[in-house]
Amino acid sequence: MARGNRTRPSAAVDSLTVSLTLGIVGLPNVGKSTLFNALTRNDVLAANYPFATIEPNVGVVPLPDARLTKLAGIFGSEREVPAVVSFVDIAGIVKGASEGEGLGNKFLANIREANAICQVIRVFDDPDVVHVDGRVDPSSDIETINTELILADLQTLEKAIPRIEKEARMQKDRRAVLENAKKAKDILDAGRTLFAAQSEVDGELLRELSLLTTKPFLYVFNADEGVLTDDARVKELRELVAPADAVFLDAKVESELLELDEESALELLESIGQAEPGLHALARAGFHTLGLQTYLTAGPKEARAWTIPQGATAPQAAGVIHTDFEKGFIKAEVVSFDDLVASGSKADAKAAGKVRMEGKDYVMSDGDVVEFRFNV
Ligand SMILES: Nc1ncnc2c1ncn2[C@@H]1O[C@H](COP(=O)(O)OP(=O)(O)OP(=O)(O)O)[C@@H](O)[C@H]1O
Ligand SMILES: [Mg+2]
Repeated sequence: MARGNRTRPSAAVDSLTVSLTLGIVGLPNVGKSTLFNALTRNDVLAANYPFATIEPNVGVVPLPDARLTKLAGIFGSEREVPAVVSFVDIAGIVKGASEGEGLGNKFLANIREANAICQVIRVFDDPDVVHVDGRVDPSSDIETINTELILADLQTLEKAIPRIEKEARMQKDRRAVLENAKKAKDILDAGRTLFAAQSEVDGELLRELSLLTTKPFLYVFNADEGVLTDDARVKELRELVAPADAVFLDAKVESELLELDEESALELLESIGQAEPGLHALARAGFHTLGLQTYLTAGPKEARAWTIPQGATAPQAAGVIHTDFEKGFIKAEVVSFDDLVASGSKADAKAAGKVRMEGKDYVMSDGDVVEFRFNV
């Protein structure tokens, strides 16, 4: 695995428009800012007292992708441009946040803007770091956060339902919205998140309410060596949050890695039972949780990964490069990354019949290496 995020993202990365964001949430003092600092190497205030974070901060992190190095080799590309994932560091949440406790309202507004929720859970053991509830208990911490988000959504629905009821009397098309809003309320009343119950409600119809618990969840267990080397414990925590993605890392070690050269960094990781930086796993999981995938382009200038939603068609994928590519789309010349590497060059892949011409209905696969044909 290329250690892509050991160098500062290039100017090209900074100029990319990043539209989807994961909001980092968790109880106070669980290591959110420590993790965020490691992600961005920004000097966001990380301090051992609750509510060190007041303003949310966005960090843009490259998605490690070893395929780019291979492509750059095949095409003689001058540089590699990875896809990126963005994270926002949000202030800590406590019991009662939905009623405006702590920094409750600000917190909820910030989560509302995120596309997915990345919950940091403390499983490291350090008597010097205060736990707001007095003990390390992951399932109770998850419960606390879920409860606050559920209560916030219930408040939203209790305000909205009477209004939608009125509208539904006049407008037929509002009835389905009303029905879904009521169903959502029942699910939340039963203590479940709308994401967990996504097959039971129509998310499209609820979109206008910007409910928090409809967002996908990703869990980061901020652990120490004792946990990271304990396979049974890791498995148990993974099962606790399944089917959501779980990432295990030591946020404090992750921030220390940034000061080390590659060899020492890998040694330090191995000593705590990790095969790669936790941030790499986190970037991948974040990307997956947001429902994103990449396709690849390569030429003498750059080998590049482009971000698209899973299920995007070829013209939509072309539109990520330039809107003209989508408007004037003719076809896409596609070869899978594996076929290209096995052939050794684009010309050899073509000769072997591995390069396909795809039309406007083609649904992109992760790792497609593409050249678009278009009219302007
Ligand atoms: N894996 C870890 N092992 C030991 N200590 C850690 C670990 N991760 C973070 N810490 C320590 O925990 C303390 C709290 O971390 P941090 O400030 O990042 O928390 P936070 O979740 O951002 O808190 P707040 O909600 O107040 O913003 C810091 O002293 C940090 O060094
Ligand atoms: Mg913080």
